[in-house]
Amino acid sequence: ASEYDYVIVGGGTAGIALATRLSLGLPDADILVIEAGPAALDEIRINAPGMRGSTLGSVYDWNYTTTPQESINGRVIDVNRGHVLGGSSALNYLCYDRASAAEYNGWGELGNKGWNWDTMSAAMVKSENFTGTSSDLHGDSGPIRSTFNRNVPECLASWLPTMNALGIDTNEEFMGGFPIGASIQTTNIDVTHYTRSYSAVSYLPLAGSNLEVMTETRVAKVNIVNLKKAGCKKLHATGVTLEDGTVIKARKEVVLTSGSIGSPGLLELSGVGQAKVLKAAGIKQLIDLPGVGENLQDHIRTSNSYTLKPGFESFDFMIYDNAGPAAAAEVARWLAGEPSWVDYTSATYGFLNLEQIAGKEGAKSLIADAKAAYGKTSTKVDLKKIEQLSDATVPQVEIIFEANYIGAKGYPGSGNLITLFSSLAHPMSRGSVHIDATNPLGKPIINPNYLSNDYDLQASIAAAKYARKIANTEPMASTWENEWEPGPEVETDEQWEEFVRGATQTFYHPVGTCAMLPRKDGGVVDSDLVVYGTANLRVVDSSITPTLLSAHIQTAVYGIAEIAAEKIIAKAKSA
Ligand SMILES: Cc1cc2nc3c(=O)[nH]c(=O)nc-3n(C[C@H](O)[C@H](O)[C@H](O)COP(=O)(O)OP(=O)(O)OC[C@H]3O[C@@H](n4cnc5c(N)ncnc54)[C@H](O)[C@@H]3O)c2cc1C
Repeated sequence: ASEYDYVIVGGGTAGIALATRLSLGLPDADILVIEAGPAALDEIRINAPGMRGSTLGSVYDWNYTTTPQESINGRVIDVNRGHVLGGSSALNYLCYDRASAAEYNGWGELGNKGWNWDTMSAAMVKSENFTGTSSDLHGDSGPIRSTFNRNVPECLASWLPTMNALGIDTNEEFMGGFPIGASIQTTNIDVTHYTRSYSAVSYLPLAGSNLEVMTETRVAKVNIVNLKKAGCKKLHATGVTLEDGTVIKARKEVVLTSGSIGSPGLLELSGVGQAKVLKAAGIKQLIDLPGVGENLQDHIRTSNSYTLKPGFESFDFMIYDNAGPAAAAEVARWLAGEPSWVDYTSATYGFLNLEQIAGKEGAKSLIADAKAAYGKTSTKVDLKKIEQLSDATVPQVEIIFEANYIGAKGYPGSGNLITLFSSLAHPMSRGSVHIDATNPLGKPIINPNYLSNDYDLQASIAAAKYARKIANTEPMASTWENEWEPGPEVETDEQWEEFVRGATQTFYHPVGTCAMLPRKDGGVVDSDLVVYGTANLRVVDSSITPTLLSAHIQTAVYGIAEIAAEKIIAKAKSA
């Protein structure tokens, strides 16, 4: 067919979740999902949790990069995004958690009616099916399977006692809106075969026959018309044009679910965005929306890593000798349904506020840095972030204790290493993503402005110093013999700064580029996720997030899709 009721552009995390719910809630509607990447349902590198990371740079990745980032020594950072049915939910690292209640409430406080912890937590619970025992807030009948990892390696056993020794309490109820503390967290593994649970395998099979999925098909633009003569004040999306020129019509709505990098570009290609960007690319502006592609926010991280003492084994052989016999034996075990290193995903986490990592005075000084950077000229988003820096319930630093080496320096070649990732939950830097005027359908220009203010730099340094403090605290201190990264020679403030500028990387969580905010505050969509100035074009994915959450973001993306589905179904039923 070339005509559907709903055309959904992007079969990723949100796109597949939304399409499945629409198919179930509107059984008489025809729904089409168009996905640029292939379906790869049998791909072991996607399905095997322990092979996460092995698909980065592959055909399943859009393989974008940032512009040279001035404040991190001009380095260019990879921007990995899923180019496969399931999108980034097929590529991600399977961390499955939620942010603090205050952060979701903050979305509502920014002018987004109906968006808060109550509505988002209900939506996230709706998408979850938890297996295990827990007093925490979990869903038990949603599509996305979650569980506690059955393989928490012995080399991570020191985590909770070490954090407790530092005065950080164990938190067993980190999903309920108060994640501060040290915890063993959940992962999106389906325990039936210990495989990745993601949108394409967990939502899509539930859909009815009224949902059609087109893969390996890229949308070039949304077709938008002016029906003023017919009495409509707002512009209408009539459908989409594919890269090969084929036109597909939408009777009711077009929904962009192409992610934080894809969706703003599609709006621009369709004539919706900043005058300057569109003019440079020779695209006629239909709606002036200066917020399109702006407000890009991302988590940043550095790594402290340590060589374990003899007797401890880490996951390194599965990454750095993945063609070797030991790794092959683990894969065989996993394929036979037995517990294996292939089950391992991140398990041990700390979510901390500024006082916990930097002390009272340190926290004050960091907040002063943030205010100095943005205090006078700041937007409402900046002000909300600054306000939450002082909220003790809102995590500002995440530490993940990993059973393997990951970092900037490179694996030393042999040995069993562990890593303490430290990540800033709310960097003050914001950047942009726009189409390239010289090649609008090519790779976008992505500039996150990493570390472009003193708060991001100083908070990253404080977090990395705190990670060293953790490593030097018992019982963890007795498990390792050598600090590999940053290395014991890094001691002075100048050396820490040099380390952080040289090591800062993304944590793969770009959001905010089609922000849900009032139009006057740079918003692109309203609280129904409808693009301003249009009657029937929505954006439903990570790009609508107004302020980056402290959690890994897939749970929120599923929640956004669930809320959007309810809104679209309600509108259709009331028509
Ligand atoms: C390497 C990596 C690790 C991560 N780790 C975690 C983690 O452990 N936990 C966590 O919670 N989050 C993690 N994330 C983040 C999380 O997975 C993503 O933020 C989330 O999945 C994004 O969902 P989305 O629906 O916005 O976009 P996506 O899932 O990326 O979906 C967008 C889809 O649109 C398609 N598309 C784009 N443009 C077009 C077009 N023009 N035509 C047709 N189709 C198009 C894309 O191919 C893609 O399938 C990670 C992300 C990455 C990349």
